[in-house]
Amino acid sequence: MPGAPPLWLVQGALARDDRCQGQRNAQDLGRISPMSEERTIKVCEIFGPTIQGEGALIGRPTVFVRTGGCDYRCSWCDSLHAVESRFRDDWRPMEPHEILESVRRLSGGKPLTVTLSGGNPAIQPFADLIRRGKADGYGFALETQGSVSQPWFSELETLVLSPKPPSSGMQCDVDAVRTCLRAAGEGPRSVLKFVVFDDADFRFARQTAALFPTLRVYLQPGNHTPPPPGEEDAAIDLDGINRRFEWLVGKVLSEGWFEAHVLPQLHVLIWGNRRGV
Ligand SMILES: C[S@@+](CC[C@H](N)C(=O)[O-])C[C@H]1O[C@@H](n2cnc3c(N)ncnc32)[C@H](O)[C@@H]1O
Ligand SMILES: Nc1nc2[nH]cc(C(=O)O)c2c(=O)[nH]1
Ligand code: SF4
Ligand SMILES: [Mg+2]
Repeated sequence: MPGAPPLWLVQGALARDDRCQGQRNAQDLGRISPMSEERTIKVCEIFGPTIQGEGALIGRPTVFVRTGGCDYRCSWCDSLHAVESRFRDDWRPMEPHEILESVRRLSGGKPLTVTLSGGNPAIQPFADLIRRGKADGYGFALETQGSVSQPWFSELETLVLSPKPPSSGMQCDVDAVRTCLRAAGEGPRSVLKFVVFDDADFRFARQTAALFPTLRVYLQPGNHTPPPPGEEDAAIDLDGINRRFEWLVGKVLSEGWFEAHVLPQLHVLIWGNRRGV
């Protein structure tokens, strides 16, 4: 278990209603949710230090800033407490300096990579936080589905684009993913990370990755049973995860996709679906 207890942020109510009822394109989002014009960031939770459990930075110590609100509704989302509007009263608008203060406290004042996740953290105004954090020696990695781009992507250390496969019930907009990469430019290291539950997801990952041949690809087996918020200690379906993991490794090898990296969600193997790890 990471040393410091998670810092739960459950005070405050939203200044305005930003309920997202389903998938939207970036343009809609800009019109409906003017969050990018505001200074405060909607924070669901800040926790750590823990290890990054997924993808390119797996195993690396990090502090998470999880924002509230998402333009998607993936059928298997493991972070619904940061997505569904019924939890929005638990999301607290925070100033960049307040967030940095929490991050500093959790990391013992020692700079590390801060992971921005959500929800979709790309709908938040992160430019100021990133600028201030970098001045203090912190780096920033962003986890996003690639539906919304921001100019501040170019200030990241790592941009993790996780286009959603068919099993999610969402429709991936490849042009939006391209726009994210253009916004990032030469700044961060950009990578692709796909959740794979079945053959259709695998095909989607392979075809989408082929459109971005310069990006490293990370594949992770889907975790089927996100428990309802409040029941995070529920047992995970470890057998199911292991079965899909083994199947996915077999698939990658038999299809000769030798550039791919296949990884489990390490934090799920250690701590299950608990929040704040
Ligand atoms: C909770 S999401 C938040 C960031 C962003 N909205 C996104 O989806 O990339 C963080 C990562 O968890 C992955 N994820 C969510 N639910 C999952 C599940 N049930 N099994 C495996 N990975 C999952 C997402 O695909 C994404 O890569
Ligand atoms: N340890 C840990 N690693 C993670 N990698 C991506 C996560 C996320 O929910 O975005 C996550 C998370 O919630 N915990
Ligand atoms: S895009 Fe990410 S946070 Fe949003 S619903 Fe899908 S997995 Fe959850
Ligand atoms: Mg997670």
